[in-house]
Amino acid sequence: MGLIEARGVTVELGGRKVLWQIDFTIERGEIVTVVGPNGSGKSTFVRAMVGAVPPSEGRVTRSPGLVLGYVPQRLSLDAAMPLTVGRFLNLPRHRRSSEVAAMLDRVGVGGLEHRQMSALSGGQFQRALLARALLPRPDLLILDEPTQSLDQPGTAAFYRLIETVRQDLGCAVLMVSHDLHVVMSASDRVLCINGHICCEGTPTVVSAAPEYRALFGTGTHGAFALYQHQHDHHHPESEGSGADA
Ligand SMILES: Nc1ncnc2c1ncn2[C@@H]1O[C@H](COP(=O)(O)OP(=O)(O)OP(=O)(O)O)[C@@H](O)[C@H]1O
Repeated sequence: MGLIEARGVTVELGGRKVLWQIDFTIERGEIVTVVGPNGSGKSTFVRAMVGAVPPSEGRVTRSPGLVLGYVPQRLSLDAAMPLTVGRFLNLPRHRRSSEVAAMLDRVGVGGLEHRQMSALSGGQFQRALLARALLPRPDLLILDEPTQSLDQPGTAAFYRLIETVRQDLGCAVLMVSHDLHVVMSASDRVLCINGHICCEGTPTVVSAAPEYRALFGTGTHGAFALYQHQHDHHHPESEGSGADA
């Protein structure tokens, strides 16, 4: 079976149906991205899949012993509270310093163990969160809009890193994102949600789907094609073409 399988899931919050008739499976090693307008139920979907909110109808099955890693949207730390990156990665469980150092290296912030969390740049901070989520060697890494504080090149670099991590560690990735153009190309499968699953498939299929275009329009200026992961440099928007044309 998949890591998570949902059949006919409906979720009600505050007496209102927020999600209905959700069928979903994520397999080992897959990168699945959830897109959708504000308030469309993306976070609720992820919370239902990991068991943080119960369905009012239907059923979610998780494979036994599933290990999850979670990267939050943001984490506010009191700047007055001293907390080094090394200590942060040792919460809630002590880790060997060699293990911490290797994980920081892997996510591109090697050698920052002694730096204060409050002194990190936005991109470094997100990588520290990612390193912490990866330490338990999750089967499934969950990211809820992980690049909100990053600029566009920083966002593209972060998603490329996610692909590398997936290759190296073999974990599946389920993420919520608003960064449509950037993230779609880093995904194996995209789920477009607006209370229910409007459409799903490969990024190319979804970006061409009428349901997706009705929600997001067609005015992506070809940016969708610009961030294919094999690109190692930033293109000006005007070069865009391909899937969005
Ligand atoms: N605890 C709650 N009680 C009642 N309604 C809730 C609760 N949590 C969320 N909702 C509502 O459920 C709907 C879906 O919320 P959700 O946070 O899942 O959307 P989202 O797509 O992640 O939104 P955004 O893109 O703005 O983060 C919204 O209308 C929200 O107001």
